Amino acid sequence: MSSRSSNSRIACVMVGLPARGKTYIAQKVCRYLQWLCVSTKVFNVGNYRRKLHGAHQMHSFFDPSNEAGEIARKEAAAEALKDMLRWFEDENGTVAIFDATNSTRDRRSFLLNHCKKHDIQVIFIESVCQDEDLILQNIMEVKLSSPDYKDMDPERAAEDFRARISHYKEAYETITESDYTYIKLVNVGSQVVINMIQGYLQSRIVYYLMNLHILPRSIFFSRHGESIFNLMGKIGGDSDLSPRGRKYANALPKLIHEHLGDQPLTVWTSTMKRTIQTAEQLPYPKLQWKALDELDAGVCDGMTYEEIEEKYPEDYANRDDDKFNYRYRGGESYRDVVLRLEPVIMELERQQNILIIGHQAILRCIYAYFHNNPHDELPYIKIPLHTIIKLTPKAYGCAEIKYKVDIDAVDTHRPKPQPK
Ligand SMILES: O=c1[nH]cnc2c1c(-c1ccc(Cl)cc1)cn2-c1ccccc1
Ligand SMILES: O=P(O)(O)OC[C@H]1O[C@](O)(CO)[C@@H](O)[C@@H]1O
Repeated sequence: MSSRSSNSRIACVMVGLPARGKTYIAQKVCRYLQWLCVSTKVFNVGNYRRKLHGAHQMHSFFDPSNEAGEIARKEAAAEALKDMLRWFEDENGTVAIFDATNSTRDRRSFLLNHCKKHDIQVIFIESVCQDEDLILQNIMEVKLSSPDYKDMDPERAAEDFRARISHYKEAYETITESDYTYIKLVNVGSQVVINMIQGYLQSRIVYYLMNLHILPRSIFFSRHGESIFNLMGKIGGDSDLSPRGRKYANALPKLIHEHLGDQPLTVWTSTMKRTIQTAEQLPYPKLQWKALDELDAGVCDGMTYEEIEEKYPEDYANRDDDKFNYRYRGGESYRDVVLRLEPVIMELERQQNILIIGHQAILRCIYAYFHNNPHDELPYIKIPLHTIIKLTPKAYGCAEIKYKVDIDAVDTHRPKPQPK
């Protein structure tokens, strides 16, 4: 996905009452696009309001008849808009996400015209939700832990937040502007209305949103068991498991069952022997993905790092200068791997409990999608052998458990060399 296709700049303008998941959507789209090397940034007007006028504003601050509140809120939005335009210019940004309620036609028309003047495409993303339980879940999970309600009695805080919502409800106008580019997500995308979507990037954002769900689920990662090539310090190849690697494969079913109980699970492997052998005894449906095969080391496949340093000294040195973009001769870079993993990430968002038996470079890339690791750190993330990582997506992040299995294995991690 080229980061600046035909020099287009896009503002995703969120629309929706409070507690409809606008920030959740904004942060996920931002994380997805950043992972795909598209420069993206969220501008959350609530944060600007807190910065300018403090947190702990009670619901009256949001009452449309409250003059001072209206002025203060308009000021915060103007500040956020100014920073957004400056970011496009100074940071060469591609996709900005303007996270606010933007709940009236006037507001949306003002934003659209303002962006048009600066040659910025606008796609409105509206979240409509009639599911009271989901709204309450949002309030309990997110709003009560927000700075606005810090140290407040949860009951009173929830009551105040509902009063805040009702102030917005009075003036709320759902998107019906037929000449606007928008996607309307009703009840977490159980119904989706799209209108005048333009271009590649907008289509990818729409497709991503249509694949999201918020059902509870866990994602497990493990590398294959130790392989013969790991023991020999050789990279790539398609070798079998070592005796210790087979021991790990034997231990895996019990370990996974301990975490998962009788919940359903699907196991994804690459098409390489070491991951297939590791998954063999797992009593779950399995799927092999070519896209999950290890980073292709090209001419260096099957070599040790010492042999590479011997035979291709300049390549060896260059790789650590910019490990994310370095591409092996006749092989791949981490950037190449991220782009070929996009369909795996898309399917991962659609699924529920999944265990991926993967490879070191592959799991670094997938891990970085969930934890939003910067690209320069990504190729050095520690994903040791004989370790199970369990990720459970939460409102705005991921809970993680790392479980080191007591079966020895070589350490294949190579830290970034200290600058000389
Ligand atoms: O439509 C909602 N209504 C109330 N809450 C919501 C949503 C969504 C949501 C909406 C659209 C899509 Cl494509 C995905 C998620 C997420 N959330 C959320 C719930 C709890 C915590 C953080 C966020
Ligand atoms: O990018 P790094 O640190 O060389 O790690 C990727 C390497 O890890 C391995 O999976 C195991 O060493 C190799 O097959 C692969 O080339």
